[in-house]
Amino acid sequence: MLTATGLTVHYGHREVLHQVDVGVGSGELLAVLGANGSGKSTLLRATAGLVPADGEVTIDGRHRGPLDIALVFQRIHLVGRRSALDNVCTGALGRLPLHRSLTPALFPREVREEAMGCLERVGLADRAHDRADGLSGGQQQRVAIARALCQRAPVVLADEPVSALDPAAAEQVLELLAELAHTEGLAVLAVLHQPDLARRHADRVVGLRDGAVVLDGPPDQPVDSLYPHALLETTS
Ligand SMILES: Nc1ncnc2c1ncn2[C@@H]1O[C@H](COP(=O)(O)OP(=O)(O)OP(=O)(O)O)[C@@H](O)[C@H]1O
Repeated sequence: MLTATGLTVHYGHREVLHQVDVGVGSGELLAVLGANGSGKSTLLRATAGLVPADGEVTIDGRHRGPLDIALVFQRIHLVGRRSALDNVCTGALGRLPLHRSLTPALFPREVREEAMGCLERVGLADRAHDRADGLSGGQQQRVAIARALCQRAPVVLADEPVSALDPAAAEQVLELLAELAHTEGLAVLAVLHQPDLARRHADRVVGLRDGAVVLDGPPDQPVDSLYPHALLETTS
């Protein structure tokens, strides 16, 4: 279980996240929704320790450790000229001894086997030896998710993981994240711009407005109030 309590972030003198409390259970996919600038990415980055924040983040009651959180981004950071399998192996770098991590071309056999298992879980074992840049955007995002699995982190944070994908690939990636949460017992938090996807795949939805949580509940609750343009459309 991931628990963030009282998260507060300042950029300069501006407070952009105000005392946010968010919990994600093991086996749960939580979608974070909100308009542009509402603080979604800041919440994700503060939870991951990528920006300084007041408050506390614990995982199963312990302070967050450096390998506890795996990250998946909208811009998929794979090494294009390396194989899908090599990219997944890099998820294990954090737990390899230093001399092994300096020569990532020579990943130990057990890591390669584990990485292959991760590719199987995302349905891409047959593309393991293809160059990453020869895969479609949706397939590359699934490789990035396999890499997160290979990190063995109990928590996955995904920042707009499907914003660069076509609707079918987006659906597939969200389905995969939900399935991994449910079958692997991962706590998955995904920042999304598509309330429909959240409704179909998330177990729970948190809504942010102006850096504060204004909604937390089941995925089928109305979320129009999070989006100023939706208000304009309904009142015009
Ligand atoms: N590095 C930064 N320096 C200063 N201000 C920032 C920085 N990053 C974000 N902000 C500000 O913090 C607020 C929240 O931004 P954030 O990116 O978290 O929102 P978001 O909900 O993820 O937006 P979007 O949907 O557009 O990605 C915004 O007002 C933004 O301008």
